[in-house]
Amino acid sequence: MTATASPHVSTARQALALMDLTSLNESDTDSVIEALCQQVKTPFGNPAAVCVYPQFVVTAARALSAHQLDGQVKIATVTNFPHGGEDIMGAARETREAVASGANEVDVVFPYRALMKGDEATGLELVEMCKAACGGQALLKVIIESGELKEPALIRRASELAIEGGADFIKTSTGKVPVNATLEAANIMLNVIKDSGKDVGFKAAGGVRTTEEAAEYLALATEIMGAKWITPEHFRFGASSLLGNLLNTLSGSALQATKQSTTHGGY
Ligand SMILES: O=C[C@H](O)COP(=O)(O)O
Repeated sequence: MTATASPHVSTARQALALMDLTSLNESDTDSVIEALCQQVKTPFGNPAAVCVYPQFVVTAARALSAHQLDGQVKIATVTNFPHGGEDIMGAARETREAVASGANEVDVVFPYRALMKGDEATGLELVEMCKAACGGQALLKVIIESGELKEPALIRRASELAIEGGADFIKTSTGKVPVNATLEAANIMLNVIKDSGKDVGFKAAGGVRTTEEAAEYLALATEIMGAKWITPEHFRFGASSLLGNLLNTLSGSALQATKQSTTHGGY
């Protein structure tokens, strides 16, 4: 008899490699971020990135280097976060400083309230300025805060403006508002990416906690963009508490495989 792996096992392994393991709490300290970076080394591979506040980029770089993971696990940080204000130069300055301190990826919050008031120009310029501030050294991920925009037309327009401004990824949410990643928003955003014809990625962030939820986003992205598109260069999960659930799925299956191999004489 052959052990049949649950379909969730391959999803968990895939989702792990696509994750931005996140800690964005006011209570974060150097030790919290060091502990976060310690978690990235798992028996099943490592997440794509850690995502921390700008003041902890250096801490993360040191900790990842101590685990010989520098380069393999990217350092993402956030700017204009989580408020999504309209200070274009402030956001650009924060982005430039984050890149100078070693961030490989910057997740900037789109000024979504301005867009809700009918102002498209501020968002477009803010993204353009932040893209310039990345100076070709860091990826720019634009958080549109889909749960606040609510209306499909606004979610679509924010995604279009972010891509027009030079976003490398569009990301659903900060994780700091009542409604974060949803499949409905993901569907709109992935279709905007597809329609743009540009090489832009998608990040589902906020509230993704289980292998089952991750599977739903992966199935949607596969349907819209095709399975080959889903790599860490194009797809991420921004999550603070998904890792434990993925590891439970993976270690449960590893344990079962060991038991089966013992029962069946190692075959
Ligand atoms: O960008 C990532 C989010 O802030 C994480 O949200 P979460 O804590 O709900 O997983």
